[in-house]
Amino acid sequence: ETSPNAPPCVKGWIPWFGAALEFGKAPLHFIAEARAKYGPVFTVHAAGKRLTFVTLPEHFRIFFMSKDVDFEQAVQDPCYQTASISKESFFKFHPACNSLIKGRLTPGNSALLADHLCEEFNAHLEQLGTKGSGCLNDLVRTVMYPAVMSNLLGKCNAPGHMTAIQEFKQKFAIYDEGFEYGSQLPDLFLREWAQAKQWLLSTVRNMISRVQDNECTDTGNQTLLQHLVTTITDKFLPNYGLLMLWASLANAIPITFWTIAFMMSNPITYRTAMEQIDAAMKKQDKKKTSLTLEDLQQMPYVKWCILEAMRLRAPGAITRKVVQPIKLQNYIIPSGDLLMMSPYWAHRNPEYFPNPEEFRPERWEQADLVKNAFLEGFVAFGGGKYQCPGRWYAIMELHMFVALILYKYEFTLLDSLPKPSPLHLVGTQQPEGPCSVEYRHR
Ligand code: HEM
Repeated sequence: ETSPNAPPCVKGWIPWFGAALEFGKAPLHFIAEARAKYGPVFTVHAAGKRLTFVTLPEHFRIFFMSKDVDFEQAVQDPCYQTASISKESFFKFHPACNSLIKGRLTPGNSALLADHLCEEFNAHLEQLGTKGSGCLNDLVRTVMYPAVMSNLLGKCNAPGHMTAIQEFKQKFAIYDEGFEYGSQLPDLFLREWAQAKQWLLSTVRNMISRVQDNECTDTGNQTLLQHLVTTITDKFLPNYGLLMLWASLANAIPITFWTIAFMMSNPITYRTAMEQIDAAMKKQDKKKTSLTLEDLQQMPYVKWCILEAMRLRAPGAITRKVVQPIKLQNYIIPSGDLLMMSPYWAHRNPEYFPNPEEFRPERWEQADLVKNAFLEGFVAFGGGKYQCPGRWYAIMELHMFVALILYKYEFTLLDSLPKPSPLHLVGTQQPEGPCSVEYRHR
């Protein structure tokens, strides 16, 4: 009983259940194929939900700005499925939680975190030794997880020694890998995932106890976690902490991997970046390197590389709930539909990004990054009121990390650049295959 004004409806594709693979269509590729077949607006009917995809740039404004679509209504159920936050608690505390993160991670406040983050990166990078080899993705995680956790949650809340780091990496990988399925299915179908989630929840619970018992007085400023503790006053505090932790690591760390992998597989890019890094750093010590925001300002090319990696590996899909019927082209999209848009595919529109598949950092020369403006058509952080509140921190963090690791270590790529995995729509892509590197202190 579809109405005559409804967009074309695609059936038989079940996203998030892996069943799409039986048709030889991974979810990420499915979007582009369905668009080619059904036009720029189409609805996927699956698992009792209606997902209406919008693919035209003129519809993105409606997606981000219209008062007839809602972010909280769209993500409430996934937050319940992935972090067990009750519906009532979610609508009560989400607004405050969003303003808190937005307020703590403005460009100015993110800058205050830079010195401490640089120390943490140094300390964890030195653990790699003077030379070695390994999987680049794993090296990045080993250094970044504990450093970023220390920076945002407090030093006492970051995994300290190698076995703790390994355990955290393993649990987080399982939780992250299953996040999309977990957001759709009850826990009992996903035992290993549910166990990783419980492990992470109890880890966050312990962190909160340490904060409440004032055991985290190492840094002068209040951490993001300390602010969260004073904001959420119900029993779901650890659950919000888990989601915040996931959001702060799940996208930024794969993008760091891709940035370095893209740079190393483009010799001219690598050389250009190294010249800029060496010029800015002069002859600073390579073991205890202090990299300031002023130094980073001397390395715009490195930032372009990061933004270009974000463009090419942007989240597969983001979502809003239609709360009042909206008109798109000649279609009426009924309330209750989940409206979906794909930053990953939006970034492959040649009208905004000529030769979209090419990694070309120079295209960012056009963007006024000093004024914190991105290129037109760039939506890796979403948009509107619920645009990623961590974006300024993310850019600072990645800029710092990439500049530092390349200044300290020389890398050789042992594998060719892996493809992005097309299996997930939530978040940025993981590499599909291995990517080993050799490194040595410069
Ligand atoms: C490359 C790195 C990152 C990317 C690509 C990214 C992307 C996104 C996107 C697309 C959204 C949804 C926006 C929308 O629907 O319009 C989002 C939300 C969010 N991001 Fe990020 N993000 C990144 C890093 C971070 C970091 C480092 C943090 C925290 C320190 C963070 C915290 C959050 C939070 C808390 C939300 C949910 C906001 C809410 O519930 O109101 N993100 N991010």
